[in-house]
Amino acid sequence: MKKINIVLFGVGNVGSALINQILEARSKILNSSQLEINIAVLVNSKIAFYNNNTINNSWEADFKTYGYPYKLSHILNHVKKEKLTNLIAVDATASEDFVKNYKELIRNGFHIVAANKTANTLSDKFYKELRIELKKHNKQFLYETNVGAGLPVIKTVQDLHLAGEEITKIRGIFSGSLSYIFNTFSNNNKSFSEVLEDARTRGLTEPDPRIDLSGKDVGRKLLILAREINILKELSEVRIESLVPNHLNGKSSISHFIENQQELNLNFEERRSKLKSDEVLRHIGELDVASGELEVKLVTEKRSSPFGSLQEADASFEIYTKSYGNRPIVIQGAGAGAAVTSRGVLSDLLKISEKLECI
Ligand SMILES: NC(=O)c1ccc[n+]([C@@H]2O[C@H](COP(=O)([O-])OP(=O)(O)OC[C@H]3O[C@@H](n4cnc5c(N)ncnc54)[C@H](OP(=O)(O)O)[C@@H]3O)[C@@H](O)[C@H]2O)c1
Ligand SMILES: N[C@@H](CCO)C(=O)O
Repeated sequence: MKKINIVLFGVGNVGSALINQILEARSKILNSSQLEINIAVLVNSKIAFYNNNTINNSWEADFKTYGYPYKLSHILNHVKKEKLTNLIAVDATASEDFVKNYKELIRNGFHIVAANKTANTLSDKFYKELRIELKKHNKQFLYETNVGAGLPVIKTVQDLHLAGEEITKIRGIFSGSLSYIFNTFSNNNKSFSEVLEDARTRGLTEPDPRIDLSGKDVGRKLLILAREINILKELSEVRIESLVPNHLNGKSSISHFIENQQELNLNFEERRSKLKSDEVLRHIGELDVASGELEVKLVTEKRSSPFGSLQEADASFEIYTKSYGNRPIVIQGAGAGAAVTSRGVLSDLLKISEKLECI
């Protein structure tokens, strides 16, 4: 019998879906893998709830009622005091600041599973130092949901690279959020701001939708894949076409942006009006290994093309390699959404637990 103890940082769309999936799947996992999953602490940006009993369906009310302000040191002291082992920190935040805690978590015995893409997209220096720390403390860091949500993109790229396969190009619809937005927008007469609002309320966008629209989220995904195959780049080197006008950019608050998002309409409606009946707008990411170029842009595609015919929030990744020639490996499916993302996080948790000791 094995037991893992999770501290979940981030109880938003993805974090909540993860708790509910664990509640639903835990007896099956216990029977099939002899693995007990304990969620020891739930944390948002303000409060922590120390769960001393088995988590149950009243977790949301318990979190609100019994959670109280915390510092990371309180959580580290708590897990020590309770002698919890097989510790895994899940980062389901979108916080750039939070990832600065990773090294301290690792030094205090935590493996890490991250839906948050930030740790892999800060400086090359941070990226390397993090891996040195993981090696030194014999800890694992899995982040499959960083690219394509629950789709197995990172693992596929890692496996090909490890096996000596020469990857020549990765091209695709990297953003489930923008896929949903441009599928919907290209196919009806709704205003852009209505479509954006719909995507946001469905939990399909980043907490700050400008991270999607500015191309930064796709830029991050390209960088993550590039680094997996030893292309050493910084986010600032990715060529990105931003879809956010300057006056609504990251310097104003999210609520200011949302209140004024109808200001995006004119530009996008002009672009839609230029589409022929067999064309749609698509947001593309491209990584060309030979030139080392990483590029993010909005393009017009034929409806009948592989990218043009995508549905809903589907992402699609074409991985070109030497052995596969000009017929790429294609990985396609829902690329955003709390349920598919949290399932990917749960799968990473199970992978880490395979290598842990029985307690
Ligand atoms: N949604 C998707 O389809 C998808 C797919 C792949 C990856 N992801 C990634 O998953 C992550 C979470 O997305 P989401 O949609 O679940 O976001 P969300 O609904 O905004 O939830 C974020 C959670 O993180 C908490 N948080 C923020 N800063 C924190 C900090 N410093 N320490 C502890 N908790 C903190 C927030 O707390 P407060 O409520 O107190 O602010 C909130 O509970 C993001 O990094 C996103 O890129 C999402
Ligand atoms: N904004 C992200 C959600 C998952 O990270 C996407 O479009 O893929």
